[in-house]
Amino acid sequence: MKAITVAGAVIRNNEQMVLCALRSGNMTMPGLWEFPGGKLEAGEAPEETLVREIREELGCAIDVGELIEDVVHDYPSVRIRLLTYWAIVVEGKPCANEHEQLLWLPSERLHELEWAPADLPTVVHIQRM
Ligand SMILES: Nc1nc2c([nH]c(=O)n2[C@H]2C[C@H](O)[C@@H](COP(=O)(O)OP(=O)(O)OP(=O)(O)O)O2)c(=O)[nH]1
Repeated sequence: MKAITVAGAVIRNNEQMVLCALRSGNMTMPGLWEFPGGKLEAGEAPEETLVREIREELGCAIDVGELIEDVVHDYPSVRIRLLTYWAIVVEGKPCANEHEQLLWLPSERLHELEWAPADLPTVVHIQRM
């Protein structure tokens, strides 16, 4: 099976709300919520991937903090290793340039959304904090 490594940013604001992003119709897995981010390019550290992808997808600058979860999940045709990291916005305001929708949600309400399956360990981790 094809295997890819993906980084996802759990962006938190001052009110302890987390930025959730809805995958759009021209992405794979449309209609599922995710942490914005994307695939690591060759030679890239996950933190660098996140700064690059968030600038492209959301049009803002972030600082990346600690690793939250390192999860391997098998989808029908691809094995994904998803690394999630805490992040904060340091410049600009997140805009849905590629996503269907963005939503700031209090961390204890994350379970109300339908997440990409690989994200569930991160969602559980955040909700237990
Ligand atoms: N960015 C991101 N991708 C995730 C998460 N959870 C999860 O299963 N994925 C999957 C969806 C995609 O198959 C892959 C990430 O690819 P990507 O976001 O770079 O997407 P892409 O535009 O390059 O590729 P694609 O949508 O055409 O698959 O990881 C998540 O929280 N964030």
